[in-house]
Amino acid sequence: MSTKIPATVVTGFLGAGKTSLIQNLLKNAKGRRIALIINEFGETGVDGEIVKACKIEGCPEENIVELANGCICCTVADDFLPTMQILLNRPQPPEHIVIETSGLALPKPLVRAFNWPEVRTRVTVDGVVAVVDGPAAAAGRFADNPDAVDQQRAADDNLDHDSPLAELFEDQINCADLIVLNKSDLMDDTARQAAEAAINKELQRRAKILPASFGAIDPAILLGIGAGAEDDLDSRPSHHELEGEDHDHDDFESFHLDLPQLTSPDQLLQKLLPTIERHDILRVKGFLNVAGKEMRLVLQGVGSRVQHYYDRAWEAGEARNGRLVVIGLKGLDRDSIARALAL
Ligand SMILES: Nc1nc2c(ncn2[C@@H]2O[C@H](COP(=O)(O)OP(=O)(O)OP(=O)(O)O)[C@@H](O)[C@H]2O)c(=O)[nH]1
Repeated sequence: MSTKIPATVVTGFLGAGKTSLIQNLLKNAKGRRIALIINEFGETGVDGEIVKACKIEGCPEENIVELANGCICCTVADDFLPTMQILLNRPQPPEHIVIETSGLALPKPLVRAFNWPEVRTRVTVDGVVAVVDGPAAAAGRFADNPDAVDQQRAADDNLDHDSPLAELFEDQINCADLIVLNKSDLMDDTARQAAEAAINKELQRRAKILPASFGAIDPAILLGIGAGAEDDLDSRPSHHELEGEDHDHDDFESFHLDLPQLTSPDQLLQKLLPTIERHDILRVKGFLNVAGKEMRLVLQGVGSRVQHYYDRAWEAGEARNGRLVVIGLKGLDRDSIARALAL
């Protein structure tokens, strides 16, 4: 009987709810020793910081490893494999490994990396979980708009692919064993059906679709799928196969903005909401320093939906720097976004 350590790959577009799902998983892991590898797009790590701030029992900070040097699917050899080896060579190796890929990553090259000899003998991919932003799928955010694609192609002869959002969506769900239709709390029956239809239209393999809010899925369902995905790559079609799995991060870009102390969250929100709309910003996230508050403010924006909450007290000696990561399709007008958000 093999005693390979199971690993779960969590994929899904920017802001779909991957970190929320993992937080919920860790909180309900009932003492199971889970190591978490987090990869983010953009040079500033926010997700890892948020999970660490939860101080989840049984998940000490040293079990959370952040890979911030690029998209995990393109840096497997440099980043991911050495990290895995360090985890596996610990005196007490993890009982389960969870990998949160960046919202722009292709899961398949990562799954393929589990066939590397040093990893293959000790770990198996128990399952690939794709988290889908239900309301965004229902609104057709990941569907190709034929007119827009034609216009893009007309404007640039080199562009021979579908919209980058649609391609990622298709690759992510078609690598999955379990698809989490997240943000159910924001969907009525019609929206849920539209989201499921959007998934089924592109899904080319059998995968269970499970609705959830904030990724709250019983760990007994998430873990222990037993897929052995590294042995089953052929049933996981990818757009990027023909391109040697290369994919174009140049379709997206990210930058960060340093922000001074706020008098109140509203001071920023009033400027942020119209700026997100005007520049079609896909994702904003980060930490802010609010005058008179001992706690750090987390700000999370997915499209035009923005949330904020205080997560933990600033620590003694910690610089109370406000910083937001901004992600969008290539061509973001950084200067005018910075000007619009200047305080
Ligand atoms: N209403 C609602 N909000 C959600 C749900 N799941 C996540 N969110 C919110 O959506 C935002 C993004 O959630 P994350 O869990 O950080 O998403 P992510 O996929 O990890 O994001 P990236 O790592 O940036 O790609 C946060 O503000 C969450 O609170 C949900 O089921 N319902």
